[in-house]
Amino acid sequence: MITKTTFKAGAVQFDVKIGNVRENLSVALSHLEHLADQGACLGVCPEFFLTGFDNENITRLMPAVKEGIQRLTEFARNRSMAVAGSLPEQGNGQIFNTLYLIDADGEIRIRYRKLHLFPLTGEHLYYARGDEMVTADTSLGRVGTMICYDLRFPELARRLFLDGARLFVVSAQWPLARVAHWQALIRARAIENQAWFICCNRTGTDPDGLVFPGSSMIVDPNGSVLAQGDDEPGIIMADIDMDLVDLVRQTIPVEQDRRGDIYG
Ligand SMILES: O=C(O)CCC(=O)C(=O)O
Repeated sequence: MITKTTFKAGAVQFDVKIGNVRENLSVALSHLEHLADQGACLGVCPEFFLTGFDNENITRLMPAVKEGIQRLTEFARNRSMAVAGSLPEQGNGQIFNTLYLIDADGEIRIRYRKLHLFPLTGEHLYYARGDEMVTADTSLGRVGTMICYDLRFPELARRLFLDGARLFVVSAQWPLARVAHWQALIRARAIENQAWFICCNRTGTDPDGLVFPGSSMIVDPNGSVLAQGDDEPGIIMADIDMDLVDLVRQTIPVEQDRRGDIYG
């Protein structure tokens, strides 16, 4: 596998329609096509972007989700572009909230099951939580993954950093009410871990009246925001230079200076 050091990456934000896998897939693919036409090598989609949190019906939607993954895999291979985002995943008789990263050769390189389920929306009542952190080597370098509420746990991002993550992919349905937290947490995680963050959040309103701000973000290892979405469906994109990770880490040697002997 050839690893790129400079490439374009983006996020595709849209209003996820609850339970309508066919429509969500079609919208996601049209935005991903748009990104691919502009030369992107990575497109990140929101959390549960094919189903929404259709909790009561999620099991019934699983065959359509499986077909959706197949279509996304074909897309990734045909357009030589990695695609990521979270989807429901069935395993051991349970459903997980799983972030998939399908690499540009169509191989699924990451399946990360969300570690922290969000109690405020009752996520834990319907889904099982994962029990593994995930980093993986991809065509875009070593990637670490997080889903939505995970952003509030700096310990997770730090473990991914210590496991070599240089680019973080984050998929979310983060509500408007706490958009300031979303923006601050992403920048903080990028600064403290000196890594690229490509973060996608949905737009629109769900049937419970929760409003989502979009505001997908691409943040560099210095914490500079290179691209940020508004609250409309669409794409954001930025030029990624992975050498900036080394430069920032050499300038301020956080990994070397951290006191793991004191705080683990
Ligand atoms: O942490 C938050 O404020 C939002 C988290 C969330 O909505 C989720 O994880 O689904």
